Amino acid sequence: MSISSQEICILPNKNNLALLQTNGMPGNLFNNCSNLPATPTRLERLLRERELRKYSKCLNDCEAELPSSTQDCFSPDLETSTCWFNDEELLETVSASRSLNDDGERLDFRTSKQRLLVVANRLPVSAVRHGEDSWQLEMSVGGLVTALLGVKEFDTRWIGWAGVNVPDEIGQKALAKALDEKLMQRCIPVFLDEEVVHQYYNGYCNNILWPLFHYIGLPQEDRLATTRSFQSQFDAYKKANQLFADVVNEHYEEGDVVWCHDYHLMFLPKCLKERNSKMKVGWFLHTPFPSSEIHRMLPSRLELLRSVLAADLVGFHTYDYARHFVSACTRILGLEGTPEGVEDQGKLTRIAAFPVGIDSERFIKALELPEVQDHMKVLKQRFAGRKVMLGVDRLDMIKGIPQKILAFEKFLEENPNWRNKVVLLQIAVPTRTDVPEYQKLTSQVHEIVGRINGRFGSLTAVPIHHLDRSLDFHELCALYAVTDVALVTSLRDGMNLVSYEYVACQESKKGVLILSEFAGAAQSLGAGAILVNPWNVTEVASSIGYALNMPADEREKRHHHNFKHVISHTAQEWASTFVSELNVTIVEAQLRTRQIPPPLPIEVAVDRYSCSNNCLLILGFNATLTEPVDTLGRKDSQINEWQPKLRPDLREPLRKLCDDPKTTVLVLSGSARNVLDDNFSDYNLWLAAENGMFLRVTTGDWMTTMPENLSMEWVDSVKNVFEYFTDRTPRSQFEVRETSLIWNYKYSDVEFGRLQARDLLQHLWTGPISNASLDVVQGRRSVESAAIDRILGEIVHNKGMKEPIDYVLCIGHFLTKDEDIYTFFEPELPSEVPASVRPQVPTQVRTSIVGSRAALLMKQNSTSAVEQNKSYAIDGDTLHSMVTDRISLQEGSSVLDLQANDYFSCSVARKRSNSRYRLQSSDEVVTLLRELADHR
Ligand SMILES: O=P(O)(O)OC[C@H]1O[C@H](O[C@H]2O[C@H](CO)[C@@H](O)[C@H](O)[C@H]2O)[C@H](O)[C@@H](O)[C@@H]1O
Ligand SMILES: O=c1ccn([C@@H]2O[C@H](COP(=O)(O)OP(=O)(O)O)[C@@H](O)[C@H]2O)c(=O)[nH]1
Repeated sequence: MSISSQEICILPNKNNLALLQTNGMPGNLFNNCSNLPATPTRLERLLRERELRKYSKCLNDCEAELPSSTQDCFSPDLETSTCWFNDEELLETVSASRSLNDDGERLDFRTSKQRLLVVANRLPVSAVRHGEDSWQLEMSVGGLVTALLGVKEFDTRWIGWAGVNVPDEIGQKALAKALDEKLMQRCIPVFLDEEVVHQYYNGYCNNILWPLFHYIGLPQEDRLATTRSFQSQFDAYKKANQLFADVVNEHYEEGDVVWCHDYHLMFLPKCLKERNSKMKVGWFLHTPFPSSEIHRMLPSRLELLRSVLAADLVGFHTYDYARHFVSACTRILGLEGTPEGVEDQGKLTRIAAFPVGIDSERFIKALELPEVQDHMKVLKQRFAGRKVMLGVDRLDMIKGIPQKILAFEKFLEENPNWRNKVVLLQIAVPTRTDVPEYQKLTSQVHEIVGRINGRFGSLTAVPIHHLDRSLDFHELCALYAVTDVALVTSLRDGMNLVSYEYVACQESKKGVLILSEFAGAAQSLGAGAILVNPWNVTEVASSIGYALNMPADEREKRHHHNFKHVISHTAQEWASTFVSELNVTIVEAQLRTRQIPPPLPIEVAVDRYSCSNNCLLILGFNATLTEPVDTLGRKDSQINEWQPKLRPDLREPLRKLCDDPKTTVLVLSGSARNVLDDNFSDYNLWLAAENGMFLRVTTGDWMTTMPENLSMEWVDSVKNVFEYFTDRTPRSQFEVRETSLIWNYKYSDVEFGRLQARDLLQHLWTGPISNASLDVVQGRRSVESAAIDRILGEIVHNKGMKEPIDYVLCIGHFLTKDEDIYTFFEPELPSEVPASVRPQVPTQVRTSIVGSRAALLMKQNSTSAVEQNKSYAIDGDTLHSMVTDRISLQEGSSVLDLQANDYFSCSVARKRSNSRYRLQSSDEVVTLLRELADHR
């Protein structure tokens, strides 16, 4: 069994080499690496991007001061609006200097405004039909629209549903035309028929995903009906996503960035990438992403996660949501979560937090407008002598409107002196009115408001003013500006832009924001707001009292803190950060792609094999000669007692190859001796078990390659520690091998397992193994070149080889750390070999077989105990001569006579590798070995 990433293996340091894992990929040395200049880190790229953005903004600001036609001409009044976005000719100048990446390639972003296709369920306008071919367009309400309307740096097209069923062609054409004319081709409609909308939008999106993502759970009232409708709703969801994808494909131009939004379109990245894998695709979630324990409940949990992972970059409002998503991918899909994102078979999906903001300037400027001033005047008169508290929410159960009103009731109950002196103005915008849950909520809220107004109202005044409608932008700004306290009590909320808007409009009044700790905004505005748990009605009630009585200097300080945040973290900044990061992610993915070795040219490999006289075939075992391991359908919690077995279809070709007198076959594996015995005893070949610790030709006995003086004194104390941790880490396992101890936490809780592993290591380093010459290998190890040196010597000696080896094929699913097996035989090492991939030359093992140079190394190694634990690297020029020098044939000539075109190193089922070539899976290994066998 080879060692997976959830194992810790401790073994003696038999070669006095430090075998700690390297960080990251050294690159595909022989195919690509020598061409790559040193590339900047992701942080360097992003910092540079940020600088350039600041510079561009500065130029824009200068431009804005000029009376220019290029100024932002967005207006929410659709009758007068012409376009939303600045013409940024100036950016072209900037971009000329910035459009080259560090490889000298031209990056296409910002040479002019980058084209951005925003794909969201909803267009920023909803359409209302007035006859066969006449449409009226109204602004859509909601944070997503607000945020995206603030995005101005790109040449943006918005693709979405217009919120209406348009079954006829005349109507569709007329609507497309109206959008086209009014919105300068910026809005492209997706037409969804009524049934799809019902099943996809009302059903799957708003009755399943929305409540689940907000921790409300799945519908429960009628379980049978729910189960029955679930599948049809999910099918409609996929169908709707495909319809969005079709429209994107129709309008996509090479180089465009496609930015998919929200839970409605979780399937979209997959649909887009399937059609065009080069498309730059980002996906952003506007809602919370719940704990993986919640996401696990969703019957379609796997498919949705996988589809989102097809994107290049996945964004969330907060680090918590991003963390939950990564943990869902690790726990539910069994993938590897790294600080960069989620990795699946070498493909990395970047995951990061991008907190949204608002177009703060638009709000601040609006306060000066006469219409807004008029509204403010009216409101001030209307509520003179009373403090006004404000709530602005879509009438959604996640907004905690009943909780808010009940808290206000409690406040009035407990503070009779405030009755008639304070009023709560609640704007409750009707939303998703076709979903029964929302209809129920409306009646519930009306009932509570009625009861409280009845209880505390008088003939002339009521404590709660509840409006079941939306306000226009000017009315809203006026309300934000004149009110004393804003009350946001969301039970869960992706971000909550109302809180940002309130702060933006309060520069003169410095009102207090009471904000739910369950809104994403609490992470950014928490410092200035009064944070509350909306479920704790008593706490909210007392916070209302605190806010109403807050002294002016405290209000000022709190407001100042938040205002600074709101004006500096804008929607523009949010979008450009996301798109920059997406661009950088793509560049990095391209660099990674260059590290993918090309497919093995099987014909050539077979051809050279048939011409050779003394061939060495080195074959890995796991995932090379065995069936591929299916990680996709694997249930994480189920321990699969998987014993590696040689593929039945390999038996015949392997036998033929083993029986060929001109071929030596070596199976090199991390598995224990008994596993290799079980599989290969019947073949005439060489077996190297436990990463080369044990060696045997199947006609002979096992021998050890361990140095004789190897100390195993450490075993008992380490065993003790391993047992202790096994007892305390559910589902971890402990295996004692002959030369190593392995603690496997693959089936334990991912995070707990990692924490325990860290603790365990810390304990070992400071205690039982602090003075021992041991290798601790965490997660990576199967084969090492140190052993191959010795093994090769043994084979040459045992076979009494007379002719040098003139053909080597080395294939395996070796892990990064162990890939120096490929470089060991490499006849053509480039001169600039990165240190991380240089072969590490063993020492003691060579004493019997090496020549003078190795003896020198031996001397170096034995100078001190510290030195003994170091790695020795040799430059590329000397390496090959060393390999050939150090093991000699009986006549004294070199054991290897290997021309570059007779050496085939090949990784199996790995995306990135140092091997010269790659095979996709063990299926291709079967094809290769069959071909080789047939050519002898
Ligand atoms: O389009 P609707 O079904 O009427 O719903 C309106 C929007 O509601 C949600 O908004 C979220 O996005 C905001 C901005 O990122 C965020 O501040 C808020 O917390 C979220 O609830 C929904 O995610 C959007 O898709 C809807 O358009
Ligand atoms: O009458 C209204 C009430 C609200 N909004 C807007 O709706 C958005 C609500 O966004 P938020 O992030 O607070 O919550 P969401 O509704 O997206 O869940 C804000 O931009 C408000 O300005 C509006 O335009 N008119």
